Amino acid sequence: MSESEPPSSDESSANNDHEGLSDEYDPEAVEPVWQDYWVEQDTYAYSGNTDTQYTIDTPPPTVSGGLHIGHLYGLTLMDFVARFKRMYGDDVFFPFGYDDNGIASERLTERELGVNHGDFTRREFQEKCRGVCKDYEAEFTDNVQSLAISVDWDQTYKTISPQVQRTSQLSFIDLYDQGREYRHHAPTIWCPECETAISQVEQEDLDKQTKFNDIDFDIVEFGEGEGDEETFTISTTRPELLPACVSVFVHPDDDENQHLVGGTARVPLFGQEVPILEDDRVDLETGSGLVMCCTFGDQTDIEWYQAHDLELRIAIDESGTMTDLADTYEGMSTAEAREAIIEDLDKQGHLLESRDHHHTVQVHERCDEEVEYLVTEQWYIEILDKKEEYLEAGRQIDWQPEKMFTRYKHWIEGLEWDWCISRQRDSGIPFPVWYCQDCDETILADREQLPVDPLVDEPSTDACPECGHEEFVADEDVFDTWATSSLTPLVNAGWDWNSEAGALNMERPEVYPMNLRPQGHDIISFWLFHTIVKCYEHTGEVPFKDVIIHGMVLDENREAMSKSKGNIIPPRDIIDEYPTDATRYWTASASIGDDFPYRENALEAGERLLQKLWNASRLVDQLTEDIDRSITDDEMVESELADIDRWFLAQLDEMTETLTERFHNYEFAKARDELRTFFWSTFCDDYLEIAKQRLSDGGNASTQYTVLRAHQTFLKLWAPLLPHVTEELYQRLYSPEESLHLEEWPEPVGYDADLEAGETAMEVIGALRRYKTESGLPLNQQLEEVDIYGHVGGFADAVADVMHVESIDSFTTEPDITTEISDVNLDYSIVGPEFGGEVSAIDDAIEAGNFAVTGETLEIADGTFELNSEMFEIQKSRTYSGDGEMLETERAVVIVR
Ligand SMILES: Nc1ncnc2c1ncn2[C@@H]1O[C@H](COP(=O)(O)OP(=O)(O)OP(=O)(O)O)[C@@H](O)[C@H]1O
Repeated sequence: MSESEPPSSDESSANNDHEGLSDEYDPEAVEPVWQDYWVEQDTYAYSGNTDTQYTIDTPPPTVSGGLHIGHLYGLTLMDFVARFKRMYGDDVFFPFGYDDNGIASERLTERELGVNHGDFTRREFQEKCRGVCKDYEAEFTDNVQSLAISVDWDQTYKTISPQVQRTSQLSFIDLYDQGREYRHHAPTIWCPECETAISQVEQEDLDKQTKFNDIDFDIVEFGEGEGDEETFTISTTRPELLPACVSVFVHPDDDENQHLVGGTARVPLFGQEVPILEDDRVDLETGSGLVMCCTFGDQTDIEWYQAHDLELRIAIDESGTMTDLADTYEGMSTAEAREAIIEDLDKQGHLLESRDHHHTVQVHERCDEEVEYLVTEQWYIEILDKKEEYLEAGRQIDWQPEKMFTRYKHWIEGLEWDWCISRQRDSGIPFPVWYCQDCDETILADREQLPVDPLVDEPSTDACPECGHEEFVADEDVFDTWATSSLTPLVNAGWDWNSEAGALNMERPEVYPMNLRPQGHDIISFWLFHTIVKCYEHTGEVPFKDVIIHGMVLDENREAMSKSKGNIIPPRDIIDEYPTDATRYWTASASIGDDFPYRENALEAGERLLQKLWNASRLVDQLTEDIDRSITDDEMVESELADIDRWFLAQLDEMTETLTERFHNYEFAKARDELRTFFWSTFCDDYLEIAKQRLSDGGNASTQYTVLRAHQTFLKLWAPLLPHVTEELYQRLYSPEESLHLEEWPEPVGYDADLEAGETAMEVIGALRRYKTESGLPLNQQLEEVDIYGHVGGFADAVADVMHVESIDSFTTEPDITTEISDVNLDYSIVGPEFGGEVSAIDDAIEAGNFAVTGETLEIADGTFELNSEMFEIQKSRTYSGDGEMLETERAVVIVR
């Protein structure tokens, strides 16, 4: 094969019998050949045309397991856009990324190799992660190519690659310089399972069955008033936090307990004395109304700790183990300590009651481990101060569907933490930072130096600029994975530091802002929000114009399929069974934004369509085998076209216009269904039958031209949805010089035709076809005479041709038809209550024909009863008493003799 020629028919398909297309389409043979060809030929290469580029910010799947049909779905939607835009004349930038750093890939490596990251040095574990990710990445590539996703394979990136590490570290330095980042020793959301800080977005709710324990605290001293009680009760689900208890709170409106405020209490088992304070954040509805504050059980504890300047007592360490503060419970897990403490409280008479309790806890979305709040030193990006600006940035985007903006808005409104970006993990991008060993001054790497690993590389200075000290400590943390994946528009645009200019600039500025961000709704708060924050802060611009937010493919339990959860169907399971084009056809069926379960039988509809397209093409092939199939726009002067051909081409114009609009608006489901109906009914069932008849009667230039133009147009209109079968047919029938997917999208030519007359003619043809079938006549049976009462314009001859009618006449009047009332249906839910016992007399009169309709009223039994229009419905029958049989359609009456 030469460099640019498509595969020969022998190579492209097993269907070639050298006499035309075989009976059956064989996708198993056809599809892989084209997939290889498109990749080898760089069919989808972006050429960097700055005037016509259309850029897509493809989601880089996290390397956390194998891809699944949820990805198949999302990727295919993007591909519909890419293929359409490419044919429409845009220079499409369609990259593919692999998000292969961070906790997700680490957990995959641990799972896959049966190891724990803590058992290795950072370097060793990173190597293991790279090895595992490499295999998965190769599988991702294979999957994506097998789905015919028209990615430009020269535009790929890995988030752990040196280049992306450089981008990510540059981003850190730029935000630091802008004053948008800070390092803080403070309570952090912590995952004891992954042993790292996490951010608010990584927490999710989990419903949990637990115990609510009523525990007696001894009163040491009363506060503002005196009482005669010796204890008060605290209700808690977390008694293991008693060693970390630093105060008790009373609500200002809690009159019953006001006398305690200002006093002190003793914590059972552990004995520390804590102040009793007042705060309106106490929830009066829960438990006894008195609440203990521990450092830290939840977010309110953090607020109390900060607002009341409380003591810090750390009872749980980074791995979720009790510290020495927990005394005899030291070394136990939180769950073990909880159980043991409840038992001991009971023994010592401090446990009043322990009852079942259903509540929602916060867990880490990667491992479902309940989070803790630990005081640690972490890096943050400031976001809380700019909530309104990020909302405004979201408003500037065109959201598909629009309702998804609300999710983005709710997320921003609910933000309570700045974005914690440091992770105490191994396989991630290091912070380009050292600290002065003496004064802790932050020393950033030079931009030219990036990417750096401070654990290996030397700092950018010999002496601390603050104190002159010459020894430094490397930052050992790595970035949150979203801190890097949120830069994909800038990675795609080749954003980098230009040393000569001393500024950040873009290698491909035309790519940014990107035209489209497609993604699932599951990561609006993760990927979309963080991308807007980062890119907006770096460039002052919103990073994309449109976003398509699609729904989730669900498993049999109606949960979203997810790589890391493992509840998936791998794409291979489907594409080994069904044609890829059939899966793509299914993909187009869902409304964007809605979740939906995968159903295998939905793929069969796609298979039937492929065969129909094949069959129709086979007929076109046979009908035009002896002619030159290359057609040009000016070849057929419109006036030389027969009415029926012009009518079809005008319909095709309309379809093309509609479909173009649908694709522009990302309305794939409507595009698919409308095109299918038009192709199957109007083209295959109606027009192609007529054409077959006209062409079998001998050469007919008008019809030949129309059949070929229609066929080529259909292949192009179907191309974004069904790339393989359309390419195969295009190559087999037309031997073009390049791929169908590089051809121009069809444009309406502007044919003028009497569309209504054509539609009526098609209805008449349909009615005559049914008449023949129902009467047991062969379709080519000659009919002597047909009268059409309806507007068929110049199409009567075409009807006669195709339905084998010797003599046909058309009239604009109605034939002699008698209309009679055939039935009267009563609405007894109204008639019953209204006429009670007289209903049977009404029924008898109607049965005897003793009724008349006057205007809106039904008069029954010589006017004895009068029913209004809500109470009845009249059915009429139309009979033709003339010569011949009457057939009726929506627009016409046909008499056959
Ligand atoms: N079940 C699903 N249906 C449709 N799209 C999905 C589904 N799961 C993920 N996606 C989409 O795939 C893209 C890549 O996401 P990612 O690889 O992180 O997904 P994931 O399978 O949920 O992975 P993980 O389990 O590691 O979170 C995103 O646009 C995401 O919305």
